[in-house]
Amino acid sequence: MEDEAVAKAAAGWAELKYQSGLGNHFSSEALPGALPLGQNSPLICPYGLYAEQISGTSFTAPRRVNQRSWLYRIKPSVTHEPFYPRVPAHKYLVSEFNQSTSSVNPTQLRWKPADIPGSPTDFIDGLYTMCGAGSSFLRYGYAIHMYGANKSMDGCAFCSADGDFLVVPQEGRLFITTECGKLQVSPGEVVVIPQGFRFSVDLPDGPSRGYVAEIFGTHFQLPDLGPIGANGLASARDFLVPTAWFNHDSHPGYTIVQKFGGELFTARQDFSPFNVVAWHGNYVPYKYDLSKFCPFNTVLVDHGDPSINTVLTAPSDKPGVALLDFVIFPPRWLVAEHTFRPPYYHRNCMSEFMGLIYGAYEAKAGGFLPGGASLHSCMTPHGPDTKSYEATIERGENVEPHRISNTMAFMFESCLVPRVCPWALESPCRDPDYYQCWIGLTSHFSGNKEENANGNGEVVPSGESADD
Ligand SMILES: O=C(O)Cc1cc(O)ccc1O
Ligand SMILES: [Fe+2]
Repeated sequence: MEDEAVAKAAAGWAELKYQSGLGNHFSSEALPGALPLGQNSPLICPYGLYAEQISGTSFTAPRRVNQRSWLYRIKPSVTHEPFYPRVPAHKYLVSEFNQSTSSVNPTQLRWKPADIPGSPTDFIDGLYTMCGAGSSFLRYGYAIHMYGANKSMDGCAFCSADGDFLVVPQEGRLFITTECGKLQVSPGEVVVIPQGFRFSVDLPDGPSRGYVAEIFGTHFQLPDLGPIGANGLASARDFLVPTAWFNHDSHPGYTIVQKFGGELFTARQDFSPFNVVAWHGNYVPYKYDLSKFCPFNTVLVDHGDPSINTVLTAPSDKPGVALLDFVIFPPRWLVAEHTFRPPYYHRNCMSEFMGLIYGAYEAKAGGFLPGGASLHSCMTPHGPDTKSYEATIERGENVEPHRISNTMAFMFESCLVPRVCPWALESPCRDPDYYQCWIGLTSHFSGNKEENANGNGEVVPSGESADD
């Protein structure tokens, strides 16, 4: 993109201020005194604003999980023409996973990064569902989408009535205007836009690509830390929430695009929905910089389970079982002794969708690229590819502490078994040879317990490396 165009797109975005925290009650006003004091719904609000509540939980949800915010706006959201199905319909969004929308597949699946579309495509048109489980109608489940876009949304705002969007940009910044204010999100950061919030995505860098986990019927929270103690992993104060920002201009023909049951509906109105002058509450969009994550790890032997790197979790009704965990594999030191340090081979009763934001992933020497994806469903075996395995064995026993650097992979892990959308299975980006990355793993078995074969197939006495 031209420098001038970048500057224009970035205009008004330079000096963003954020509030900090996760789960707090925030308040923000763009004009002094715009927030009513002592009550939520005065007969006449300051500045003649309308009071409007947005709830993220049932009114009667227990207080510790109850989420809602009060928005004080120039005109209420209801001031719009009827919703009609959007024309043309969006063909690649799913919010109910059943035999008519998707299929199950126990094969290890992997996709190369998709090209960003050549024709003008905004964030809404660029979204496509890869897989998911459950149903937005039954308020239980999730959808995993990816997006590729090259154009800012213009004169329209998007909103999902189905679920919360956790957006993981992989390429290109997202300048997101929400009803609570603006958020600037770079690759390496993630943003959560809760169910129902209207937002508009500007692309200051042009091409943009990334991943979205949408969760139905629940919200993300920080994981419990158990024996880790009171500190570590993602810290509440590193989550950033916008400050109130509003647009007062009338806008002939502003379009609200609402995702509802996986279908898109549009409604016209004569003003921007970003007309909230002040707000308060705990139901808010927020962003988080993954480089702030404080990883914990094994310091003597063995490879810890990836749950140690959970950034956010969306709980199911069963304690300790996630509807969807967002887990990262950030730069960190590996120090374990006489240990196979990369991820172990495994079959998991949970299902794992992975993406790569930058760098290389520790379990894959090739084929898993930034912007690509993989899916290992419930009980589908997977683990390091042959090259990674052999390189690790070849390094042998006496390895120094090693820093994994310049990498950020992530996983959406769920207790619900994903069904895969047909276009994801048929995509030209799908790597039909993925299974080959493990086929070269050879037997190192020796009938003699005192002898082990090393990565070169040479037989060496147990406890020694081939170099000794
Ligand atoms: O499969 C994967 O690569 C993700 C993963 C990483 C890890 O360190 C341990 C288990 C696991 O599923
Ligand atoms: Fe795994």
